[in-house]
Amino acid sequence: MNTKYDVVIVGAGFAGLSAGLALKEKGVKTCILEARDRAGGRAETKWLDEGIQIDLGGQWIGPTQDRMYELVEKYKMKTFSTQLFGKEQYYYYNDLYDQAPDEMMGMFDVIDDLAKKVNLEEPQNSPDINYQDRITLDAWLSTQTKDEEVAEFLGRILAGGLLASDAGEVSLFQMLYYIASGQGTEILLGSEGGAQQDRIVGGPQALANKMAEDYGTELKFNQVVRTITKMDQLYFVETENGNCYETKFVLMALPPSVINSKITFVPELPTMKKKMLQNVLPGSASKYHAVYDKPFWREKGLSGQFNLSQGWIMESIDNSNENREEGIITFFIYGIDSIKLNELPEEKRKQLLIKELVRIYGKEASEPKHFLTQDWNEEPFTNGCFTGRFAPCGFIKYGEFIRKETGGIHWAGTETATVWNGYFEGAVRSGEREAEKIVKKMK
Ligand SMILES: Cc1cc2nc3c(=O)[nH]c(=O)nc-3n(C[C@H](O)[C@H](O)[C@H](O)COP(=O)(O)OP(=O)(O)OC[C@H]3O[C@@H](n4cnc5c(N)ncnc54)[C@H](O)[C@@H]3O)c2cc1C
Repeated sequence: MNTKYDVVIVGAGFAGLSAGLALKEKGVKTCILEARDRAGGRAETKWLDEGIQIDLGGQWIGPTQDRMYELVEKYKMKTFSTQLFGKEQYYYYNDLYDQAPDEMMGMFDVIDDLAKKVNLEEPQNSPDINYQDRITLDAWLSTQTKDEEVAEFLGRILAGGLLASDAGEVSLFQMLYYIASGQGTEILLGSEGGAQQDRIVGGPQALANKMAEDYGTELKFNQVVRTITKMDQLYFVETENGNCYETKFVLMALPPSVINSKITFVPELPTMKKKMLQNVLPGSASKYHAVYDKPFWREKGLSGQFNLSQGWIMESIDNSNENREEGIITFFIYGIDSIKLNELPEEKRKQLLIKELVRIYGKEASEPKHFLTQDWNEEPFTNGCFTGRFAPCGFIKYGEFIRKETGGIHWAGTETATVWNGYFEGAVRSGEREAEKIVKKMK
């Protein structure tokens, strides 16, 4: 077995695969070590017996996520639009509305204006970081409105819907950074013209499989990296099953919290890098899919898209496959609610959630023919989702260390992205960014 490389890449998610392909194109000798028996990481697609595509992890792509669309085209794959035909609805003040509260719409503008001042490349040098990274989103929202329900709802939509966290555990700055990186709240939260516009036929898992195939046999599965040791100018990457790979560079393409909790560095990483990794905490999202014989909500003129200010479910969407009779409602629970819910027995959890679906969609929602989820908190090689976010003050203290290499160790992964941070697009760009840096160093 060949065990000497120029670059060993850890992780075959979109970041690792993109890095591997970019380096291969430049003739650099690489391998990718992947802990799971599949590529794709946080992208995982399940097929139901009837041939229905269910994306358990990430699924949507949208305008300005150019590298993702280019990859879809490169591998001759196709996208289909999110299946939304009727009105979007909002549930607040214990009632249903066709739009968000007026006050909330005004607050989106305020937030977008603040986000425009964020320095994505050097967040620590953003003008108002000293205030914004010390105050939680929750506390800041309560300074902006007297209406507690509006503050809570907005916190759920932003901290929940975007970072799968509670508004009390993220700083205002973290929220603004994410919003700036994803081109503003309208694009981030939108379907048509926004981040939820398109899905990939076959799922992002199929795209990852094509990238893996293209990369070739140096992608090694079931290789759980445990230790990275530096000796002289070389690195030795050791796996749980006793393999050891020698390399000049290591490209880390996995979530910071997984690196922090599962991989040992010898000698230890410099303090600031180590602390930075300790301070990027994973979000918690539960993504559920309820499959029905038909999309009954469309007959009522509804799109199936709901945002709710109270209850377990924060948002739901028509996630039906294109050109199929079945209707699929996909819904999300975020932050502490996601963790608490996962503590309940499966049957109890299902009962609670179906009760909420009935409240939102009516009694037709009571008997889905499939009801499924995946607990990403319990996935040892992911540790939570959608992405990692800094604890308050994290950007002030460690912002400059996010992408900074440690000798020959380079850091990719969506959490390191400046554009579309937290998304597939950010992952791809991060892998290509670090590949380019390594190629420059090798010249
Ligand atoms: C439920 C959910 C919904 C989401 N929705 C969207 C969406 O609609 N659109 C979007 O753009 N993004 C979405 N995301 C986020 C998106 O999936 C991620 O941003 C992206 O997949 C991250 O890619 P990555 O390569 O940085 O990391 P990962 O995909 O996490 O890849 C890291 C890889 O490293 C491997 N690994 C971990 N530990 C080790 C180890 N010790 N040794 C070797 N290998 C290891 C893992 O198995 C994994 O394959 C969602 C994520 C989830 C979970």
